[in-house]
Amino acid sequence: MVGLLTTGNIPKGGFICEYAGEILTRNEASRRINLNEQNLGMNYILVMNEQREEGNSTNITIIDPSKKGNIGRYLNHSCDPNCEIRSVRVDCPIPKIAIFAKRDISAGEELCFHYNGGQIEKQPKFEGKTCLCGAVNCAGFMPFNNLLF
Ligand SMILES: C[S@@+](CC[C@H](N)C(=O)[O-])C[C@H]1O[C@@H](n2cnc3c(N)ncnc32)[C@H](O)[C@@H]1O
Repeated sequence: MVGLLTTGNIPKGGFICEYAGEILTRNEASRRINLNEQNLGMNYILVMNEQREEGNSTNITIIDPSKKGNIGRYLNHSCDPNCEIRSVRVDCPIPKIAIFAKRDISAGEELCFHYNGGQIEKQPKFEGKTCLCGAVNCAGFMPFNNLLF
């Protein structure tokens, strides 16, 4: 399995890279994920779910870097991550998804973030997908965002 390691030290809060890719509708994301599951492929689709300040509504951004993307696609999931994702808006209501260091990171460490932003939802369908992060607090399974299933 491919992952991304840093060759230099990165300070806490440091910008690492964008999680760049195609922006998908929910229907298209579901279609691609289901197809991917059938082909036993890796899933690169990321869902950013932001709670709006006013009301109960949420803002959902779905990125697929599998065909058009950047190095951000190689960050693996960890249950004890050293990076985190945040939405960044620059003159556009559609956010960019940016990856930042959650703590000081030393050269040689693998960069990883929590694929569901720390909110693990255990669903029987995906309990079989084992998490290999190796963290002491590893949940044992990969998290996923149930919006697309
Ligand atoms: C965004 S890609 C990360 C890069 C990927 N490892 C690769 O080789 O291209 C996400 C996929 O990597 C694998 N993956 C990432 N983190 C993992 C983990 N902690 N345990 C098991 N598989 C993981 C899963 O197959 C997941 O669908």
